[in-house]
Amino acid sequence: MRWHEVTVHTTEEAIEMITNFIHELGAGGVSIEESGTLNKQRDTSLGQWYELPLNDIPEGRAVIKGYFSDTTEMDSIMESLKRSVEQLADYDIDTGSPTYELKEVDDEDWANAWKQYFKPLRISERLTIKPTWEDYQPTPEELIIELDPGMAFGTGTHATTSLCLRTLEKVIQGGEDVIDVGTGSGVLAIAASKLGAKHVLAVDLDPVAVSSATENARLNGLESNITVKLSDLLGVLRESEAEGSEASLGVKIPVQVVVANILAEIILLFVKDVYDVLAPGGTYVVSGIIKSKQDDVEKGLAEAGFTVTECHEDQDWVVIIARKL
Ligand SMILES: C[S@@+](CC[C@H](N)C(=O)[O-])C[C@H]1O[C@@H](n2cnc3c(N)ncnc32)[C@H](O)[C@@H]1O
Repeated sequence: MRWHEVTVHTTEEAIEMITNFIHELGAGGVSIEESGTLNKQRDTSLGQWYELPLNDIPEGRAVIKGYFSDTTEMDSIMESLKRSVEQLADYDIDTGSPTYELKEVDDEDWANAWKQYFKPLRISERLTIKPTWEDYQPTPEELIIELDPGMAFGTGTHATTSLCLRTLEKVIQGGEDVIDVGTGSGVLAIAASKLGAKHVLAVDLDPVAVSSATENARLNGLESNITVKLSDLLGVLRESEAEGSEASLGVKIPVQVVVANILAEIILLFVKDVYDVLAPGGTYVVSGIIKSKQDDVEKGLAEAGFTVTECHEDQDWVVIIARKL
């Protein structure tokens, strides 16, 4: 099958928003490539480090590709996309004078092209992400996350994902029930489980993410430790309570840890729901927050009753650790 490939050359800062736009316009898949230079400044405040594969994308820049079926009328798609990207300036998101390309490609080209950049990635002292198709010899202390993200978000290379992974490594002590909101490829749910969580409920609004996370949980032999559900934020909790089917969630409410790597605007929509679902003493690990939105999210967390205990940054992105005291 032939596809229309739309390429946007932009900044790392704009990745999440532009990816969302492309999905909303009906793309069958999106691929993201960020700068992979090894001399990037990294936040080491969590006392850890990680490695990135190399590519030739300049520091701070990113290349986003969206794929639309060959029956799509592309003029209006390109127009809407450009309009939405222009409007990001209103939200202080720097898109770096984006440029656009449109061409036709074969199915096989785009389904596999991104794989050359996805290599085993040591995220922290203990967590390493390994693409399923790569060979890797771990050291005895490493926990390996086998991953084939397909078209779902979450290879671990994005700053927000790695910030969450490094934070989970500190937060998970063993035996917790955990909810991962916006699980994408399931990378955070799998990490939580490998770090010792008792059970993880992983939810996502996107059916592609739900099947990717389900498959990745299986690849890691964690299908009985991770329950993946299609859900708009924590909606599945309300539905299961109404139906009396809470047991199907796998976790016992209230839980000890919630992790969410979603845009700040979405995080603010369900802060109170997270507070209600956490046990006293529970921890909320929240990322997907661009630095300019950090104050808004901290304010929302405080209003819901949380105490912010730590914040860490990487490339303009922030992870916040909040506790329900
Ligand atoms: C930035 S990705 C994070 C993926 C993965 N957790 C990671 O850390 O790499 C955000 C995910 O949130 C999902 N999402 C966005 N809005 C959502 C909503 N209202 N309810 C559930 N999931 C949502 C998206 O489909 C996407 O998979």
